[in-house]
Amino acid sequence: MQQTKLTARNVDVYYGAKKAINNVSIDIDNGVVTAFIGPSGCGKSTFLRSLNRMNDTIADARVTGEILLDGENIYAPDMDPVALRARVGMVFQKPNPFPKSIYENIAYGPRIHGLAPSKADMDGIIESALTKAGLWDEVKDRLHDAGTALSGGQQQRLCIARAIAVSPEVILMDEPCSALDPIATARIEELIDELKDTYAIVIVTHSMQQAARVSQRTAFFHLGNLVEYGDTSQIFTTPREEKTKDYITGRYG
Ligand SMILES: Nc1ncnc2c1ncn2[C@@H]1O[C@H](COP(=O)(O)OP(=O)(O)OP(=O)(O)O)[C@@H](O)[C@H]1O
Repeated sequence: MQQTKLTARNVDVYYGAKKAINNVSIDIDNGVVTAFIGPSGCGKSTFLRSLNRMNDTIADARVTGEILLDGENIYAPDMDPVALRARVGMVFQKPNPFPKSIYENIAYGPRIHGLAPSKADMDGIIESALTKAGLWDEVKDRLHDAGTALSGGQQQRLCIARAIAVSPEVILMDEPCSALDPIATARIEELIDELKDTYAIVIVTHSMQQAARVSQRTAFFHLGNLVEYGDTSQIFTTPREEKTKDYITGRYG
């Protein structure tokens, strides 16, 4: 497997005339969890959304520069954003299952992407996605119950299963635990650790403790700039930049 999965080169993101991301270049690797940290409003979510063209859905957002997935420009005119978002899946802050059954929540993606020619194929995809998301044993006897009837932590694992069901290469997570209690959070963190061997994972988090627990690489953002990027242990023990040091020692946040 190639080491670098996603490459951003000189990426700027604007909302109208306001520049929210300034000249960011970064390589995101396979087989690791990459954490984006930084104070509120520094542009973590904006940059994350540029990695699967989710900013396309925001009317006045504009991305310039280059973002490559396995060397292929995701902003090229012939790139289909729906197909791209299957390859680069996303899990949001608040669990957002569709108002449908557990089964249908997961079946939707494989169906629109034509991944399951038969009912048996679909059943196989559903079981495999729920197993990888650590939810199968809890829901296998109630696949036709509403997804929204699950607990918050189970709903978030359902959303992870939904992303997994279309065989992504990258999973982007935007503060996936911020609506969850500590036990559900620990479960998702364990899951992230298991999934990193199969998918490149990028997680935005407000919690430096969480970044230290789950990630191997950390990118620190401040006022739209990528200030420092390196191994998580280095960023938290021997940051090179004064701004990083101030943030991790709690001088601002
Ligand atoms: N849809 C939008 N329209 C206009 N401005 C936006 C929009 N979304 C974000 N911004 C602005 O872009 C900047 C970066 O916001 P973003 O949400 O990416 O930061 P963040 O680091 O993820 O913050 P937080 O940690 O609070 O979620 C902020 O100044 C924010 O107000």
